[in-house]
Amino acid sequence: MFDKSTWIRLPRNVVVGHGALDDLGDAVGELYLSGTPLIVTSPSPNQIVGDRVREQLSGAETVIVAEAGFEQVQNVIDAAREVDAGYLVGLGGGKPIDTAKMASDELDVGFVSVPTAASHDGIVSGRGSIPEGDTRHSVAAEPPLAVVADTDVIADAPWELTTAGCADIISNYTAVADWQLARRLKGVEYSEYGGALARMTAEMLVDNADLIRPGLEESAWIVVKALVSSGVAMSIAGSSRPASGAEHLFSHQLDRIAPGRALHGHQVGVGSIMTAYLHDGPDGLWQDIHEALESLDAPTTAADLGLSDDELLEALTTAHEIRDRYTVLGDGITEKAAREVAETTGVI
Ligand SMILES: NC(=O)C1=CN([C@@H]2O[C@H](COP(=O)(O)OP(=O)(O)OC[C@H]3O[C@@H](n4cnc5c(N)ncnc54)[C@H](OP(=O)(O)O)[C@@H]3O)[C@@H](O)[C@H]2O)C=CC1
Ligand SMILES: O=C(CO)COP(=O)(O)O
Ligand SMILES: [Zn+2]
Repeated sequence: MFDKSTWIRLPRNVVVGHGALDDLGDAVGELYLSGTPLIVTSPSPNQIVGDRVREQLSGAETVIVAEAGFEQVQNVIDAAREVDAGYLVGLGGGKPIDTAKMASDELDVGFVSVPTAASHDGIVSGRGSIPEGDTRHSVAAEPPLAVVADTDVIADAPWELTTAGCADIISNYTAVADWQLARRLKGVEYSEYGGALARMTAEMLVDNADLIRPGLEESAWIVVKALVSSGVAMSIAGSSRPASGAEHLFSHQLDRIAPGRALHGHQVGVGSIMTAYLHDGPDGLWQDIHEALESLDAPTTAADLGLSDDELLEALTTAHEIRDRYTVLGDGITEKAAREVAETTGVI
């Protein structure tokens, strides 16, 4: 008997473009949400566009989150209960957006995603990525009912946030390679559509890399569309597998070893150079990934990430411990192997 089933949850309204923030009220109005909106944001986005968002959502309350973590999710849940929030609006980068989508899931209320930076591909996904002690969970969370991404605001954000988003997408190459490896070696469930979409998104971004330049609103447009597409791939797969492999384990480990040193996207980009080498050897994809990151002015070395060689090697040799996700790192690589890959690819 055929007994497979799937449940793909996608946003109803995705509004991307110049001045899109002014359409937030309409985009939310179409969702027939009721009750007090609670804006979950971090200091910079709140300062830059908080008032514009509050003007669009009458009676909105605001809660500021500075860090990612279960404690912060609980704080938002408490704040939402206090004001009897009808729905949550994640405003900012990956941290407030993840926090809001996880709190919404727990509260069973709607979630709206308003990215102010093209820095990560969680703006559309129904996944939350959250550290806890020695591990980092990738958990099912409330996918956004609407995404409103103002390319004018995003183009105005510091350029490195956009290059971080580009690197997060480029890392799909190695994430998909890891996923396919896990299918072959461990029988992990694989989605052809999810894998193909994630890979195609990375290819399209690399093909358009010449158009991605500081200060160009068109760059924000290209990158946001790719981030949306990558998030949809995660929703199709029902996991972060299409966009998160060993390069993400490496980045999550860095967040523990050297917190706050570099942006998530930049860390996964450097991780992707090295894990591509581990997949294919010296003549493979790693050089294309390196070239693409370099052409975007994204970090390609430990020093670019503000890391010592030892910190980088520690993260690479222990990344497999972060979670039970089979990747090219297997049950761990030796320090000798890690040094060889890092030196050959010019990362250290
Ligand atoms: N759920 C998923 O599928 C995914 C989740 N993630 C998660 O997202 C997080 C990474 O996202 P990232 O966006 O880098 O993290 P942050 O939310 O910390 O944002 C990065 C920085 O950008 C600043 N910022 C945001 N918007 C603007 C703006 N318009 N102008 C100036 N500064 C701005 C923030 O400032 P300030 O702190 O001062 O407010 C912060 O310092 C990680 O926790 C990662 O695991 C990443 C990819 C996918
Ligand atoms: O960052 C991600 C995709 O870019 C997802 O990370 P997790 O695998 O930790 O959920
Ligand atoms: Zn990522």
